[in-house]
Amino acid sequence: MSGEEALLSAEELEARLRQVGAERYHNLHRFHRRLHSGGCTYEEVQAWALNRYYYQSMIPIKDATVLTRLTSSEDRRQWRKRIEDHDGLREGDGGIERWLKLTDSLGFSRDYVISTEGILPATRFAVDAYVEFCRARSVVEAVASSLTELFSPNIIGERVAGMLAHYNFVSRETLAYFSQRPPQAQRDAEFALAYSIGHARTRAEQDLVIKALEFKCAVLWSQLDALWGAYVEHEIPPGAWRPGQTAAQGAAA
Ligand SMILES: O=C(O)c1cc(C(=O)O)c2c(n1)C(=O)C(=O)c1cc(C(=O)O)[nH]c1-2
Repeated sequence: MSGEEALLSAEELEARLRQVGAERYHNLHRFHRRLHSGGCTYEEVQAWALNRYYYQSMIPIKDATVLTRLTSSEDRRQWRKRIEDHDGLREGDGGIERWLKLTDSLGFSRDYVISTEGILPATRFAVDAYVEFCRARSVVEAVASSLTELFSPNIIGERVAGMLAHYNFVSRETLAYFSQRPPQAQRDAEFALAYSIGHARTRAEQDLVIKALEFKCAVLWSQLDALWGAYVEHEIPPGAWRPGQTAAQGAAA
């Protein structure tokens, strides 16, 4: 290999990005295979929902950060829909509220979930790294790091079908978060893909876009590694939620 590599065509860049997803997206992680095939215990599903609340809660903060960095009204108009999806347009609405309905149904008190005091250290580090990446890197890298959403409609379909078939403690109602996501994710991913392809104008920028997606796959993967170690292999880090912990339980528990 010598010299500078050639600029990729739009089609080639898109193919490279899809290849990253095919090789690294978190649908391939053993924790997800276990979750979707009915292999998780009730406590493992509780731990997954508790930890993922932190990801959900930080997504609008990440998106607000990106919003401040987009320079055109049209781009901001598109991007702000992401914040509205998660926060809702009024109280009692939105993705975060729907996620809390899931953690309610799994016996957690809302105060405990929202405090995030029981999440795994690696969940916090991974999610915070994602927010920081979107603050500190170039805007096109920040936008490209959301491109895992190209692959999320498939995993969500698999997850909802698998969980409904295998666990009697979840229902369409408690998994309602996921019923809204696929069309939102598709809309967001189409915008992010067009933006990333359009704004990566040199081969070096195209490589940074690909790296941004690899980074984001690692953000998602490392959260599942941490869940596996703590709750499947029972190496729970000090301070993290322990199954049956009374202080974490809500009225329904
Ligand atoms: O259920 C999933 O597997 C999954 C994956 C992803 C993703 O690929 O990043 C997101 C979501 N869900 C999701 O619900 C969500 O709101 C979301 C926002 C983002 C993002 O990077 O801005 N990814 C995802």
